[in-house]
Amino acid sequence: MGHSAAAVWDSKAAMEITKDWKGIDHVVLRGPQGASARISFQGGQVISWRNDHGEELLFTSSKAIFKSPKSIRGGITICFPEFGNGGSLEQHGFARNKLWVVDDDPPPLPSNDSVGKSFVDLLLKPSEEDLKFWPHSFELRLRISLAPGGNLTLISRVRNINGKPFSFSFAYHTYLSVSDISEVRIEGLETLDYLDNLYHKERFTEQGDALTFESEVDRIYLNSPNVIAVLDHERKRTYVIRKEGLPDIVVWDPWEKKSKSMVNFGDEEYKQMVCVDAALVEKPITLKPGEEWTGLMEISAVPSSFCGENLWS
Ligand SMILES: O=P(O)(O)OC[C@H]1O[C@@H](O)[C@H](O)[C@@H](O)[C@@H]1O
Repeated sequence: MGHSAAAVWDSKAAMEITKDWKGIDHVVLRGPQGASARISFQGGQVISWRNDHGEELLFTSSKAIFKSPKSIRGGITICFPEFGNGGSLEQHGFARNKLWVVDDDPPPLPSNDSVGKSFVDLLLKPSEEDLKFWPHSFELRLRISLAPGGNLTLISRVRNINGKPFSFSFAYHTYLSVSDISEVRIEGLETLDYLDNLYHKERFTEQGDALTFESEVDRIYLNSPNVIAVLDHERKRTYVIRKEGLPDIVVWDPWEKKSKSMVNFGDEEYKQMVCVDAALVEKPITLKPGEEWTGLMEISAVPSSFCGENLWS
């Protein structure tokens, strides 16, 4: 008697730890129909996410510099404990520049989120060096899971171990691969207030039906709905981003001039990507000793024709 591929597929076995060409460990997650995700221990960064057809869904720059301890330009980077460059630490915090480890025995998550998925748990704890710059006892846990249908979910948990209260910001800095930025529209941000990084964080209100791109965009949309959609007309693909515990959405495309100023980014690559980050930026969270915060982002990439009127219901 034969079994279908799905019936014999074992989600526990669909996780493999391997080394990249720099000798850094990374994890490969595989779905039953061919989808995959790669996560580097360097930064806990998702460096690839492919659908069942083997198409890459995340953008990585052809000029990305693979030199530890810096994150590479692309994929999904973890921004913690700061976002942006307004704080005392390096831009977007130190988590993305650190070496993470596998978390062998993570405390259970409240929901059964990962049942039937292939997943990995990573952990970041502060080093002596980190404590000099950010003197707070924290544990940052990250579960990354790939569902049988190819959806990618990232769940982060920050715990204050026993120190004084501390505050932090957080973002999943997500480089989506698109056919051409002029073909992209983002739905779900209309009528929201945003802080414009191009105007010293001045506050504006989104006026359009949807966000489209004709020049550089660098905005923090405040208190956004928990589901937004990024439509790529040419490729007929829609990314649906669902989030919990992360009130804001950061949208970034560097456009022509800024692209030319970045060494690890091609001059024309601003056309092939858009960053849409589920984030906690405007109102940092404060954790007292023993308290924990959870932030979730789930992305699916679906053929546009599948996204009907029911997306928001
Ligand atoms: O070059 P980095 O540090 O990865 O940051 C890229 C961009 O990240 C975005 O999310 C920020 O809003 C931009 O201001 C920033 O330029």
